[in-house]
Amino acid sequence: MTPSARIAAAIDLLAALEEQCFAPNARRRPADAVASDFFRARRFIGGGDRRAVSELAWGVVRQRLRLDWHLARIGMAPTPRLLVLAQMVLAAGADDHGRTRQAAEAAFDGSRYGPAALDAGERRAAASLAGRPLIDAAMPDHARLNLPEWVMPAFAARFGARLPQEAAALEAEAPLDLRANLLRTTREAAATMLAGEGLATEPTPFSPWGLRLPSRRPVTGTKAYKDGLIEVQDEGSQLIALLADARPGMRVADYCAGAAGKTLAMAATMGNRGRITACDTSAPRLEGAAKRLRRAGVDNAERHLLVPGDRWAKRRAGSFDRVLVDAPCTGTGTWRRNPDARLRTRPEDLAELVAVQHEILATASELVRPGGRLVYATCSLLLQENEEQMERFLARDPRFRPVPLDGLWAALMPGAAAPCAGPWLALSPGAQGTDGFFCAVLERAT
Ligand SMILES: C[S@@+](CC[C@H](N)C(=O)[O-])C[C@H]1O[C@@H](n2cnc3c(N)ncnc32)[C@H](O)[C@@H]1O
Repeated sequence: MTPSARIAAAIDLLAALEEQCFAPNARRRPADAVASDFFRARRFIGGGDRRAVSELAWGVVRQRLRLDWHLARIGMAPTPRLLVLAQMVLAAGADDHGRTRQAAEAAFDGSRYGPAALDAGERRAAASLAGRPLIDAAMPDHARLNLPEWVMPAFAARFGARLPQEAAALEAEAPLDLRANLLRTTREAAATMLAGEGLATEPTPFSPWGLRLPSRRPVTGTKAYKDGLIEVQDEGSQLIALLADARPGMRVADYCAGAAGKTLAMAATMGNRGRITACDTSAPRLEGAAKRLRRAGVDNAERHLLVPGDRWAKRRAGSFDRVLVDAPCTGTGTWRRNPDARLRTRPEDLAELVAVQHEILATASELVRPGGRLVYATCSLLLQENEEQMERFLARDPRFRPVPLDGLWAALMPGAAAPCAGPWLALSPGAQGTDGFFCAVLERAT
């Protein structure tokens, strides 16, 4: 592909993303699903071109909040063409002396596979943007920090003066964390095997099972992965499974199990003994769980699809030693991995999710036996979904008491420093280098 044809393809991809992910009436599909459909329908785009097109389009998605501000400042609407043009021109910075602007203008050449030539308004826009810094001193805080305006009060409440540091960490590239599957190997043996396959890992700082690669790498083709020795799982997520303290012989419900990420980790702490029921309302997610459970050699887990009017939970009231609620949430803690999510998530989602979490907690908590534990977790950074949700639950159900993190951590990981202070596990990319996670452990007294 010529450079112009790559730009034209990036513009088409951005138009597809706008229509399916970001527009007010969009279905809000994840951007990577849209991109993979886009390339599947254009098999003539080879590997190198595909990478170049993706890089340009994802560059726009990553900087979208700032690009929108720049375009609004000069009175232009954020069309896919202008977004690509602005991204190219602004990314060049002030020392470029207009060279990138000229190259960008030349690339919009109206050639057969290239984008149509710039019109007069677009040329004026390029001229106004050239030489300006992408992060402009005149920007409001939210655009400077690359955060949607609606999360600013909630992020400020959570992070206070550390907000800029956390916002920067949410923009940085995430490492790739793996979990050694203790049903099949040890962390050391998994690391040795991966090293033999050309992947040098470091042990994660807090999880005793974690191995870290500095950036995203294709691991699913490795023998270690295919043989079920490792799973891809953020360290924060591993810590939630650790704090659940599921032991051999216990009855455990993973109430929002999805594709069984935490079921797999808990099956390992249980040494495959006892029983885990992985529940979810999504059939495709539970379907995905089956293959992972087989690969990992888990044979103490069953799956249950929750359907409207389900009596499964009622019939099993008070019968589980551990109930994990890994609740649906805004996913604000995962924004460094999913840069499109900060554009797709809307303020009304938060209110809706807080209500859903409340409902799920009411149902799932009934499953816990007296003396058993309810473990509530999210991958959100927002107090409303985390600390405040817990305060509300505890005020409503006096049978439950928090199990403070420090004591729990000391019992599970003697001598190891706890990842954070306070009664709950509250992780963030800026503080612990994990995705943002929250985990509360509550014990049922009676
Ligand atoms: C954060 S994800 C779970 C991730 C999973 N535990 C893991 O570690 O891979 C939340 C899950 O909750 C499920 N869910 C949504 N509403 C639910 C409900 N009312 N009851 C149970 N699960 C629900 C979603 O389908 C989704 O799979």
